[in-house]
Amino acid sequence: MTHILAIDQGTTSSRAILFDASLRVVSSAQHEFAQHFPASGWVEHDASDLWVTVAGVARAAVEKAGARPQDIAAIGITNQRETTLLWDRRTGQPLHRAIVWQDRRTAGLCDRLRAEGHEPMITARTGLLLDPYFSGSKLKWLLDNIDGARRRAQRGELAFGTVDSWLIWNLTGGKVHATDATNAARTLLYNIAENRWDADICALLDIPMALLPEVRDCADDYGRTRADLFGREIPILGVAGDQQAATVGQACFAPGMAKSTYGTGCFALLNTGTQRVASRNRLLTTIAYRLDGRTTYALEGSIFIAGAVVQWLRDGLGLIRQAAETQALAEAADPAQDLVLVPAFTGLGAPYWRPDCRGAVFGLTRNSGPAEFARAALESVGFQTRDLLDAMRADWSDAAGGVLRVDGGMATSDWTMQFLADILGAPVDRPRVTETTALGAGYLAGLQAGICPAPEEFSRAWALERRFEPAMAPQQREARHARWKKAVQATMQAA
Ligand SMILES: Nc1ncnc2c1ncn2[C@@H]1O[C@H](COP(=O)(O)OP(=O)(O)O)[C@@H](O)[C@H]1O
Ligand SMILES: O=P(O)(O)OC[C@H](O)CO
Repeated sequence: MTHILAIDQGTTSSRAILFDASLRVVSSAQHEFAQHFPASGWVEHDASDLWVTVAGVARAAVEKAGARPQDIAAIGITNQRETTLLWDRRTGQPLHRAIVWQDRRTAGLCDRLRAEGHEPMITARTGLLLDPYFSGSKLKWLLDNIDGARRRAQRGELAFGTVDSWLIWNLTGGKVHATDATNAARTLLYNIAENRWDADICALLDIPMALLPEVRDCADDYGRTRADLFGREIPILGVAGDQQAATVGQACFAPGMAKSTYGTGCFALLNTGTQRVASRNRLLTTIAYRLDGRTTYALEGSIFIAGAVVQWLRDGLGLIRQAAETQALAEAADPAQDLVLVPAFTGLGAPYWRPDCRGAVFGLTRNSGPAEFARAALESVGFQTRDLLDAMRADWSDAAGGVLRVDGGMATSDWTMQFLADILGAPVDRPRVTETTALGAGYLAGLQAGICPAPEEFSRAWALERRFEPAMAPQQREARHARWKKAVQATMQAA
């Protein structure tokens, strides 16, 4: 019983990583699946794709390592958050495709609820904003639009879940309908102060509470897998949303510690300890993790486009063939030009929350070419992070200018990480283990299984690969940031 299997169900792919008892990677497997865009601003995943790819990569990772089922002590699950599923409790059949976190179809509903004055109450209880990003309005849409769904939900025939719950349900053969506190905290239906589903918000959205999963700690007993999946029943002992799992994997356990993950989007979380800091700057208040019934909170800044801007250079403009080519282009860019790219392709996330905005480029000249575009794209990720960290510092004085721990695919870009340190005016630390999301899920499961050490000792094992120190002159930093802010203002005005 020396291994831990971490399942990371992400927005574009499902991954599984097998760790040994010291949390070293033994093997991994990954599988991409289809994205469905049935209408402008709509994004869906096939519920069965999510489950089938997870089952496939989990088995593949175990087989690759030549591990025996009895070697695996526990499974940890981490997942894309907010994505919303609804299924039949008797047959396990989904009633609709999963509505993905990026989906904007409920923008009108959110506007209406805001106009009716409900946002302050919802924010005070959930820490979130009335934005289509979260699960609540998506679940209401499903109940409003699938014939007979609300009536069946009232009779207790249906189950709602975020992706973790859907996977737990399938792994356990329909025996367990549960979620963890971090995933619950992203639904818009969960009271993060009192740690319970909020009956008033459910009534407001006309959501029958019989739909909701049981909420457990991040390191907890989530039942056992069906024996036929791995040849033995394996206990599921850890669950957390992917950004919270990365916070754990980065060992950001002390108040004031922050991490930022650069995948398709960027999500920065600042540990605020037992304090539930209410943001005055439109950040989210969320649960970082819940262990032994004790909740640790975080401030979160969510940006929808980070690595996706590099994908756009590749797939939209055809300027590069591979993401890593942006480094050489950015280095070759003309220092005399100052192109600013605001990548509001799907609107702006924190701290602006403008789903109606679209992207813009400022400062084009006849000499602007691929190099300047690439540099502006990489810089946009730094500027957006600076906005988040400025908001965090303004919200909470204990956040003052500490180190930022980074991870995710785009954190491998040295140029981007150096610019990030420059524009933040603070050090940026990249760890040796960049699979922090899976590591966090694996650690939570290992903690519950009794094979991983307490957080303090786990923190000591965190190892630095490279620190990026700020090198830009303060005057230049502020001038460049001021120009970015002007570009964002102009982009919002144009919407
Ligand atoms: N060397 C690089 N330079 C810039 N961007 C990169 C680099 N490598 C990967 N990326 C970007 O990182 C993202 C992939 O990161 P990943 O953590 O796998 O994302 P996700 O989990 O959201 O799919 C892609 O959007 C890609 O464009
Ligand atoms: O799957 P990722 O890595 O793009 O993360 C998605 C986030 O959890 C959305 O809130």
